[in-house]
Amino acid sequence: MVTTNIDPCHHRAVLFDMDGVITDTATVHSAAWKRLFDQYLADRTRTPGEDHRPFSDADYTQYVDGKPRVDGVLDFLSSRGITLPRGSADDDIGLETGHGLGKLKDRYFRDALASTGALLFDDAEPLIGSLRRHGIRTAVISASRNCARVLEQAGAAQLFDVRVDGVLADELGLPGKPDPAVFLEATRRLDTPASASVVVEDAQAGVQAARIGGFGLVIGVARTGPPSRLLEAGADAVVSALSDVSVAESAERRLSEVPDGLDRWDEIADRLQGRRPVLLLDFDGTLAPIRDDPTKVTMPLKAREVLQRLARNCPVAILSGRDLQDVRRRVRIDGLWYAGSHGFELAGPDDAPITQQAGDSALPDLDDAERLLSSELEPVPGARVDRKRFALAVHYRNVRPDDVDHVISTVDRIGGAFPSLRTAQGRRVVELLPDIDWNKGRALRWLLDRMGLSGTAVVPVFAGDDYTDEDALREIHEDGIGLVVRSAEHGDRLTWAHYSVDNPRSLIALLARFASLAETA
Ligand SMILES: O=P(O)(O)OC[C@H]1O[C@H](O[C@H]2O[C@H](CO)[C@@H](O)[C@H](O)[C@H]2O)[C@H](O)[C@@H](O)[C@@H]1O
Repeated sequence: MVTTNIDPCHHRAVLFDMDGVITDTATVHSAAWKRLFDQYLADRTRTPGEDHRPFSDADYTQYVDGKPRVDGVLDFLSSRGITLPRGSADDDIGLETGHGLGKLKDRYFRDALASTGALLFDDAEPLIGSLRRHGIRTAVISASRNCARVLEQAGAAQLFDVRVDGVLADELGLPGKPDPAVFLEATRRLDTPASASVVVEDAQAGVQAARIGGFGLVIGVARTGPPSRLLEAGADAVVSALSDVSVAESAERRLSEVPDGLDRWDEIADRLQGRRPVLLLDFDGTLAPIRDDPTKVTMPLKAREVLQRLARNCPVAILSGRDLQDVRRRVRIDGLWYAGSHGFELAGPDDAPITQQAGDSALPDLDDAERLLSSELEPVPGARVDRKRFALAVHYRNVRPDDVDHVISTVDRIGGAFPSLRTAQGRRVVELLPDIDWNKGRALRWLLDRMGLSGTAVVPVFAGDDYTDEDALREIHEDGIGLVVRSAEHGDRLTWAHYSVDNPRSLIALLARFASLAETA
């Protein structure tokens, strides 16, 4: 059995295809298509080059499933050597056009629905309920113009924050799947980028659309039949039922629920008793306050003093999203370990770079993506493309609010075209990174091993402020102390941190207590 996890730490919205995923209506559609095409092909005069064999399950999957009705008519008939005009929405029912035959299929579908009713799959409501309890928003997507009617009949209309169906797609002129437009419209309405959203789909065209759209996780649902057709279309995982999809049980809390580290210093000191802290610290938003221009950021004097004190008594590493050289230049303290590009580039205190080879294969794609993004975003005032060795950041802090969606979806689209890259969200920044299982959490553990500091005699202490820091906070959740610098930029989001502080200045005050403790140990 394949199971897969939706992680509230990374996924903020889930988009469900309707027919065959949440409602047991794919078979009703399939039967209506079969009735239409079998009758049409049997009545049509035989002409050389045309194939009049009955409509099969494979035809449904390959030519019709997930597509807008008229596209389904034309694509299937074209596969049989028959070309019909598209026609128009005014065409009479049954006329030999895409619209005319589409209307007939719809009549068959509605007749069948009226007699069978629409049923919600048993496994749909438990998953959707669990997602909503974890604060994950939900959308239902369907090429069907009958979507609202089906949801109503199935008693499922209230389960979704957003609905993008065939009626809305026509109104907005959105192309059907495999174009990602309907999915991207849903993310726009949910106010969540594609990279932080999950698509759950049973149609090949839908899986392809989600892949092209740069979605963070694409889950295929193959309730019957082999998973291979959805894996080949680009699904990350294929399950046979929604009960095989779980929402990661986590020890996370909302930022507002995490106790203040300065208030709970005694508790922190107790956790350290007799053990040596290893400080692993993020840079922007953590040691240095956020500024509009990333090139103007400097580390406050107080932070420098505290880091120097710490470095005299315990190991200290800086783990930053910045380019390795860039962050070293801004920190400039000897004896520290450094990780740049979110952990893809590492350097020890002796200056020797210890690059993670894993990211190397993505370098040509990062170069191409950089060229494309620089030229596409050049006309957007305030958009800044920042190339690091192993990452490409697009900053939108200074972009007009009306242009922000455009910037994010451009990065999602261009990133989605490179299989070796993935997108990651940060504070008013969206980044492309090598799509391998490596992040600040993995880099943190790797550094500890490299420093020879694993085991119970040391306590890893990590501090960060952003989504990418959550990988490190999660990594040390069991054996370390996680500190988060609160910010309102992502609302009252979930975090793996044990303690929080108000801002970088409060963090420095807390780090000074670590330094004092280390000096007296
Ligand atoms: O992991 P970090 O050290 O926190 O690096 C994450 C990103 O930080 C920088 O961007 C952030 O700070 C900028 C300056 O304050 C701010 O303008 C921007 O909006 C923030 O996202 C840095 O420029 C990026 O390269 C890092 O990936």
